[in-house]
Amino acid sequence: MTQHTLSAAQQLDANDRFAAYRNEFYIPEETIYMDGNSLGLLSKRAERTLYKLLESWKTLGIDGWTEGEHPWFYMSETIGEKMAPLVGGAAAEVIATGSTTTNLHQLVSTFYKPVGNKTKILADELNFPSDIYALKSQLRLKDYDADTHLIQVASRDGRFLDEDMIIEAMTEDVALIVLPAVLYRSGQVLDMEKLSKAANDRNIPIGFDLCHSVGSVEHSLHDWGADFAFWCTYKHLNGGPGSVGGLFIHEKNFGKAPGLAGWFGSKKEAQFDMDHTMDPAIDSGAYQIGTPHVLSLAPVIGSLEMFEELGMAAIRERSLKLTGYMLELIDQELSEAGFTIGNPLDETRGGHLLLEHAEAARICKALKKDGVIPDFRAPNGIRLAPVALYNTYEDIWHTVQKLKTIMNEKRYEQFENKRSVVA
Ligand SMILES: Cc1ncc(COP(=O)(O)O)c(C=O)c1O
Ligand SMILES: Nc1ccccc1C(=O)C[C@H](N)C(=O)O
Repeated sequence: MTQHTLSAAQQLDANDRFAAYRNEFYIPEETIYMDGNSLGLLSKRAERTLYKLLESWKTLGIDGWTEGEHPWFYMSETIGEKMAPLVGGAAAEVIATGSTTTNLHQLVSTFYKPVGNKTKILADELNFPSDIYALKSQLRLKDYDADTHLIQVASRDGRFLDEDMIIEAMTEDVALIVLPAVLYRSGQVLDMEKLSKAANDRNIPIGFDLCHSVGSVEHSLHDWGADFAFWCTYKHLNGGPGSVGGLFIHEKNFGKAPGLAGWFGSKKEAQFDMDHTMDPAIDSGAYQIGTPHVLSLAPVIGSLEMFEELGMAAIRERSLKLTGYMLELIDQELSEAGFTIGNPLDETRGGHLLLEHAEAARICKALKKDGVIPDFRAPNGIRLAPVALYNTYEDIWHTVQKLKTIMNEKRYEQFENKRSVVA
């Protein structure tokens, strides 16, 4: 393997068309931001569209619903259309609405139809806790015991899932399958195509949580035959803290009545008829509930422009190059430091890496003190995300050098090995 150097990293950055995009972002001062997998950074375009929407409220009042450059009444649909290529859906299959967890509740309410012995929900033991809480509460709503009715496929090593084991668990008593697209700790990308096909063959509805994959890896949800998916826009899509999420409903499911109904799920032209019999939209729009959170949608418009310009294929290609480079550098510089690589080494890795270490919580604190922003995930994980849109090879070089110094000098020992509040 070639020996990596700082000047070679700078050379790689100088020849990169993504360099112009880094300048579109506000990078916190004197910081190397490696946490875009948890909260993406603000871009100038996202800021501009947020101000534009504030201005429309200021100048148009109620007429902002139907006038101005981005009429509020249609924003969920127009943003859904822009997000559709990121998940491999048709425009009508994608809507910007809700949040990850509320969308999951909506989708389970819609797709979970236990009958006879077919009553179980299939999930996994590595998914993000909020999804598991939501699934268990949905089971309880139907008076099922969550301990016996939520099947969580085991991981052999606590890091990865085996698609064949998941498929084996798709038995006759399973009424619904909900899985992550990219695991939030290890960053493993699941083979959604294989899983969707297996679920379709067994007539079990299947949906994916795309929180860690949307804007980072490519998807072909429609062609794969996934029934539904849901995601947030505040990680790789850089929509801002609490920005509005998204959901995908496969065209084959159009016309399915929303489990949780509300007037914004109506056909646009019927909504203001104020009839007490709902006339739901035929497509993904039906799964909206109430009034869109216009100001939390606004930054997403500007942010998505960059994804449209660059295209997901190029973004994924660069992301793989950045994480590949980081893995080589970790191998070159940190082989004595006692880290275990917790992410897949091959191209089933997503947009972030996971370094495991018994002192992970305080190594993160030491990194932060040195201006590098990672995040800690209990019990022993350091997540590092070199993001295609705004991180550089030089960022990665300095991150690894700082980590090397922290480990060599045991600088983490000045901190308590306990997590902070959120990271
Ligand atoms: C995989 C995954 N699912 C669900 C959530 C919860 O999302 P929210 O809090 O926006 O509902 C998160 C992150 O917060 C996540 O990473
Ligand atoms: N929504 C948040 C609010 C506060 C702090 C973090 C989050 C995250 O999104 C964490 C992320 N889901 C994770 O994979 O750890």
